[in-house]
Amino acid sequence: TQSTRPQRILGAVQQNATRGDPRSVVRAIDQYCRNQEWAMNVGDEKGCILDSVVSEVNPATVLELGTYCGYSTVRIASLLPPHAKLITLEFNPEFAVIARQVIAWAGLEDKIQLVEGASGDLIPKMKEQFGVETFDLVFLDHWKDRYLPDTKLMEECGLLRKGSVLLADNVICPGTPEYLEFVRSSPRYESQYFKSHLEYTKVEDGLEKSVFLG
Ligand SMILES: O=C(NCCCCCn1ccnc1)c1cc(-c2ccc(F)cc2)cc(O)c1O
Ligand SMILES: [Mg+2]
Repeated sequence: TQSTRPQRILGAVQQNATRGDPRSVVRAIDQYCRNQEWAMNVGDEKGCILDSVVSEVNPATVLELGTYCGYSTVRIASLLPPHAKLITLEFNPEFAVIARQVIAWAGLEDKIQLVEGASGDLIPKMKEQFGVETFDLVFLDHWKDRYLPDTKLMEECGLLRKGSVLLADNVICPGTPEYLEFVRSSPRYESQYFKSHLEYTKVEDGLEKSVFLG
């Protein structure tokens, strides 16, 4: 029977990466998706920008919206300080099954909690169910029309504090126009655009970093 793209990505990790070595997992996925078949990982070029923001924020609590195969999950978690935690939400159960195995291969299960479900349902449960106060960093990489409603929901649920950083993928391609307009015009956010390219291509894309001002 036919394999799926996520299954083939997992295969590339298991064949080419070293167990317990997160950077080798990231490298194996990038090599596979650049040379064999494109996939919607944040990728190596935008990934370097992601790394610099994670290192600068040095977060104790991270929320990722949109796990896919776990590429950015592993990339972020590999840079976290010892007792830091990353919660990642994935709606698609087939993606979640693969991501759990990629995370395990990287040896990062202790830092990462993958939760399956819709962000709109799970965000209001963060405090009670997952013992979260606020998030130091949020990486938005799920349905592009959910970036704005979920940001407003995080504010309403008291999950953002003065200085919380939102980092949004794909603000140009596929694009998140309403979100971009909101964070760039709202007095409660200080936004900055990092110009880059759509993963593994020459098409323009970028990351928007927005600091919540409280
Ligand atoms: O759709 C994307 N991501 C969301 C996937 C589903 C999320 C499900 N989910 C998880 C939690 N809550 C809901 C995405 C798409 C592209 C792209 C770009 C160009 C193109 F021609 C085709 C595709 C590039 C990305 O970098 C992306 O992130
Ligand atoms: Mg993306």
